[in-house]
Amino acid sequence: MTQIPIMGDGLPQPLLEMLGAEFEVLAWDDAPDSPALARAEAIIAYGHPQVDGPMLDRAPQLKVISNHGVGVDHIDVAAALQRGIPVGNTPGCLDAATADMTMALMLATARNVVVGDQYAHSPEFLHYDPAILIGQEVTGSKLGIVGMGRIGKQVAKRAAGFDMQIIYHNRHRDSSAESDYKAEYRSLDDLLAESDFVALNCPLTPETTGLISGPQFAMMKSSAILINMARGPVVDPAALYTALSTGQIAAAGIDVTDPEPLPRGHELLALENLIITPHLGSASNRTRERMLRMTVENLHAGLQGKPLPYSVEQN
Ligand SMILES: O=CC(=O)O
Repeated sequence: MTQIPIMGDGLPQPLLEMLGAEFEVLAWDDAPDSPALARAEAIIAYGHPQVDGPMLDRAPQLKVISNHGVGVDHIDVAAALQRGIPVGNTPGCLDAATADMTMALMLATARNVVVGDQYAHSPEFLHYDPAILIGQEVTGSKLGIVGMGRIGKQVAKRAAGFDMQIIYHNRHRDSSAESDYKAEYRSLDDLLAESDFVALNCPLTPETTGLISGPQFAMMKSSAILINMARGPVVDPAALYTALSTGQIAAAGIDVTDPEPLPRGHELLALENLIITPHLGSASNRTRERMLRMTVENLHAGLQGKPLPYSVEQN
């Protein structure tokens, strides 16, 4: 059987099993003279590899790019479409998992889960002390959601269960969020000034790059907690360090960093009021299964020249 050459690095075993013997999986190689690029009929973008126009020019056989994940900021989508190469992603299936993780970071930062865990593991924990590690109550607090898309709405749904007052900022007002979760629209500045918790759930675009920087931290309450489940570059890392180390805000929980991962010795790694998780937003068993299935469905459709079932153009 002639195998179809596709590029994909670090593909997990379940995905390789779904692909089966039909495909020859070539190691990711974007070198100018890459034999893989010259032969590849498809790219599976797994783990956010960079895909740009010059790279696509060296891949004349390419019929489809299938991205494992919803965010496509690492792919030059316009360059792909210009060259007639459709780009697929996995929207929708990871909204609940990412919203769960937003709540997890919110609760963990507010209630000292990580510091508390370290203390409880240490020999210093000798008896129950009601005076220590008193956190902020999530229930009933005001949550500002930046980006009221599919994930933002799932966060609002969960926050409503915690009796949180929800305000949001988005490119457009969203009547369903307003009616379903009593979310009130705010300008970004007003949202930052009012919120006890700010949850970033927006995509990374030129407009959201550096959205939260020095002036924005200055508007926030000193008791505020920032949660970033979006992308690292939405928050300026130097400004985040200043805000956390000078008490401009109380704490932050971030699932994404800029750069990612942070290099050893990076100043942010030394902060006790910062919880960092390694890009786990969609990392739940059921969500991963759905993401793999959608990735493979897009791959098959693209190779057959059919419209992609989950195309970035419809997102
Ligand atoms: O970051 C993960 C995704 O974009 O799906």
